[in-house]
Amino acid sequence: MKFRGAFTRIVMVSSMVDFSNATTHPLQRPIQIKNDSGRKTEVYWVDPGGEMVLQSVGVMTSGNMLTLNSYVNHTFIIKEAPDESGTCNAGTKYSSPSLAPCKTTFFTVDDRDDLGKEGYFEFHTSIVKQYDNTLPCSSVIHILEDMKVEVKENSNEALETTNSITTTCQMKVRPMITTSSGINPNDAIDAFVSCAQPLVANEIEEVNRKIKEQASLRTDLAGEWEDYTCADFNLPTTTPNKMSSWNYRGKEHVVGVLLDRDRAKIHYVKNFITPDECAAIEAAAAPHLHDATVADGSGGSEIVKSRKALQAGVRVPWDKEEEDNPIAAVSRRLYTYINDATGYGIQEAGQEDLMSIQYSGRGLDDLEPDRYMPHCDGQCDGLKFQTAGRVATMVMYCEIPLKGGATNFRNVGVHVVPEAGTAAFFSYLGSDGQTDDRLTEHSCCPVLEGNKKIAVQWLRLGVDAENPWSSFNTLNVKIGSEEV
Ligand SMILES: O=C(O)CCC(=O)C(=O)O
Ligand SMILES: [Fe+2]
Repeated sequence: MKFRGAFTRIVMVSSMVDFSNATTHPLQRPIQIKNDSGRKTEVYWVDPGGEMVLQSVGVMTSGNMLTLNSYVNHTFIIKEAPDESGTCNAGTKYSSPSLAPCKTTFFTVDDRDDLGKEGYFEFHTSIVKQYDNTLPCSSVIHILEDMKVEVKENSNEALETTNSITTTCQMKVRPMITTSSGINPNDAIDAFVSCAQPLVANEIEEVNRKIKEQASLRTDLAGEWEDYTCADFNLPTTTPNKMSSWNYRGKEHVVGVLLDRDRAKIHYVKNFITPDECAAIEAAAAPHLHDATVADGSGGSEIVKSRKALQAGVRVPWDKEEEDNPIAAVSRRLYTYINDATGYGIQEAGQEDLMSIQYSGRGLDDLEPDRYMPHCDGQCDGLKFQTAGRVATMVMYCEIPLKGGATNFRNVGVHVVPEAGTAAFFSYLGSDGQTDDRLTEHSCCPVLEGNKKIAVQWLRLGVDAENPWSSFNTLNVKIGSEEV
């Protein structure tokens, strides 16, 4: 048993919580914890580093489900949270609070290859070891009444639900077939369908509700994750789900795939921009640098505290592409990459200028450092895409700061530490025409020491020479149109 003595420190937000769907590490084990205890419970991860530290993963109200990417040997503690009376006793069979202290369950994600299965849990409730079960890792851990723990496999759960629906409807329809009056087979099928449809719809609605709950939990934790990761200057770039390679005009570029959803992709691409291309962009931008702005929510833009940097738009000299103009060369490369990665078929005509952005570090004590707080570059509400909006971004790192300045995607636990020459790519439109639902929301962590210089291209879909981006306001409404 691992726990000895009192836990001395409880800190918010654990570094092991990874909300991406990555499962590449051989010891990684996705787990789901469902709170069926009827009470509020607190979930902690026991950080094994140094002294035993409890990291709060979240508070679960009854019925909540928590999805985590854990690892073999990680231990979680589930604590019953006291009610308003300050005890965990009210309404239970116990007569005195001392007989029913707030219960604690813990389990360790275990791995026993000798048993021929991939991953297992060990369960313990309170101080007494309740289970020493060996269970498959694709299971949902249910916290039951009295803080007992039970595990159900995901696939079994789905089958159980399907069985219950089909059995209910079979029982309803079978008597119609077997009565002497007899109903024709088509009517029997229709009767089965009209029985099953609302039940299936109900199940889907319930699952959607759970997904929404998950998303809100994720967003609640995301802010803390951003603070934590931005403050850790030693945190490396998130390990990609998959490594890949992109060949452009005979040169191979290493690509790390950090998120790969139909509606939301995040990649890094190594050796994407050359020092000469960076220098050309910076020189073109230098005379025009001004305070950066953001969309003001009513169609215009404004200077705000959440974005502190200098920027200047740089027109891409497409007419000099044949002459190997460095700005045109890197632009052609980035348009090609984005189209290869997404299939959007974006054209250069009517697009925004390339943007040179420069953040300056003024020391660790700076209370208002240059940064860009979490935001989406385009539409990221999960709704139907509004034509002419931004759909992808290429951030190319030219100069990297000494401390701070990582690009952080707080809702998916993705952290990109700038490296000179590397590019971070992300896209936020699905093949179904729906936009990403905040998975590509990102920030530039405070830049505290050194300078960060980047070139950013925001790419739009639905613009062309006749309808350039500037003919739409920041709400993507065509200027002068009747639409509001
Ligand atoms: O500075 C960064 O890393 C990100 C910049 C960014 O998000 C933007 O300019 O839209
Ligand atoms: Fe951005």
